Amino acid sequence: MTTEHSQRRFADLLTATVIAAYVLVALGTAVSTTDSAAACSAWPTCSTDPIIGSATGDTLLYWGHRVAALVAGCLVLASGLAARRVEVNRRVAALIGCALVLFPVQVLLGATIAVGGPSVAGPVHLALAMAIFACLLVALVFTLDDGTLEEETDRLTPTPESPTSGDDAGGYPATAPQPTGRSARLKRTIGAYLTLTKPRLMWLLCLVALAGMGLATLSGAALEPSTALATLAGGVLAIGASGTFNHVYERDRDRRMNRTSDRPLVHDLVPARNAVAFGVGLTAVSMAVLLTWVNALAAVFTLAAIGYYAVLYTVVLKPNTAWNTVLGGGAGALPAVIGWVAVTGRVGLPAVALAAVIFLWTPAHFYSLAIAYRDDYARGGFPMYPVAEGVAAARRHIAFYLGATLLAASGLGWVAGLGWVYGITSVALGAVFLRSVVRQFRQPTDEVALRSFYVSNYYLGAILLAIVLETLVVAG
Ligand code: HEM
Ligand SMILES: CC(C)=CCC/C(C)=C/CC/C(C)=C/COP(=O)(O)OP(=O)(O)O
Repeated sequence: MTTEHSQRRFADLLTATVIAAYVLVALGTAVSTTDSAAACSAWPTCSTDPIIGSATGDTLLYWGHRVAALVAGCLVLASGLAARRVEVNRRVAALIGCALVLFPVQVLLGATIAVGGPSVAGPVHLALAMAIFACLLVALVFTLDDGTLEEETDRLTPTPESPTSGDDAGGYPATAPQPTGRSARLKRTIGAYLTLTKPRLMWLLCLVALAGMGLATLSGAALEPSTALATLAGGVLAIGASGTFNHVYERDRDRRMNRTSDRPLVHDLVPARNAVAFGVGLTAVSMAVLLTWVNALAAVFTLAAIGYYAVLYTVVLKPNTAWNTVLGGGAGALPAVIGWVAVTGRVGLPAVALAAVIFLWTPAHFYSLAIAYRDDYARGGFPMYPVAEGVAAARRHIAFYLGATLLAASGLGWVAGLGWVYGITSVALGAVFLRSVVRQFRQPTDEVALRSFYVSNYYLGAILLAIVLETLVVAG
């Protein structure tokens, strides 16, 4: 067997081990947030037989956790043995070694919890599970990195000065052909205003707010349909306003980028002054809706979100630092808090946990797109991470932020007390997301990076839908 072939098989084994470790974390959280712990108070067998006994969802869940622990344990052991056979580097060996040492400790802790040990054992058990997952994920990233045949020195220099005209920027005409006839012109103008509101972002951001509202109902608060509608309407208007301000501020840089050179302000389809007035109008109506039908705190957070995206991200962070995406992630996370505040009138821990998931997900979402469009971003003069630090570094960060997102998603399930639907969805889609990121290391092409970008959206969309289903449809 060639070294390359055995390295690949080792990476496959490690990928399976990472997925198994994540399944274990997610099932463990589900076990501790449902009544399933009460269904089993012995170790290593259960007081209830999962097949013959009265097998409820809870006993199956409990048994699922134990079986997953057995499978993950075997895989960690197999990875440890394989690491000795294949010549892995010292960092990988050390990380797998850590997981191997922690695993038996984790099993003992689990047994202590099962037979009714001290209450502190639960959180320690969860923290250790996350540490094992983190060790294995980082080991996988280093392994995949070693196998990726690519230069580390692929940084680009953002060049805002050149080229400046539409044609030079990549073949787009400087002005689009004028439609003839009044209704065609009206249609084009309406379309242009709609584009300013960035409608493609809205479905996911609305789902974030809806999930925030759903989590609030789990805490016992009642959600009136009129509150939900007004919050979503105010949110959509606010997103439209902040997107419009972003279009106005970035119109010169947008002209230089292929992806954005067809935007309305680049082609003077809407004068900048009118766009600013449109943005101010949308902000005012959004505030009016939220103040009238929701509450003042929701309006304050929404105004803060507009300022975050339109000023802090667009003006301060995006053109100046490679940390723009990480720090900018807070703008997209705020709708989680807004949704919760709309229902309860105050901030709550589950909303902050959901916001943390969005915050950590954002780099894993955007860096893939930024890898595919790195030349474009460099032309626009934006120091996005793959431009400033190179594709290889960006890919590593995608994997780390993905790992952090998966852990935060489990933490959210734990903090909010979510159950089956959420647990299964986050594990299944988490595995799909992880696989798409692993593929980026194996096939470092722009197409694969773009696919990973779309998978990131499906992942988040699916777990948010699961929260909505579990909190508003099933529980409601
Ligand atoms: C710093 C934070 C973020 C950056 C830099 C970013 C960047 C981008 C970019 C450049 C696009 C392509 C837009 C286009 O071509 O029209 C995009 C698409 C998208 N983003 Fe993000 N994003 C961020 C955060 C978020 C958040 C928080 C959400 C929702 C929770 C989100 C959801 C979406 C969706 C749904 C799309 C549309 C994908 C499609 O075309 O189907 N993004 N993002
Ligand atoms: C409630 C409320 C107002 C929430 C605000 C949430 C919001 C609009 C988040 C923005 C997400 C984002 C930065 C998208 C595009 O990035 P980009 O501007 O860098 O993309 P571009 O290159 O396409 O301009």
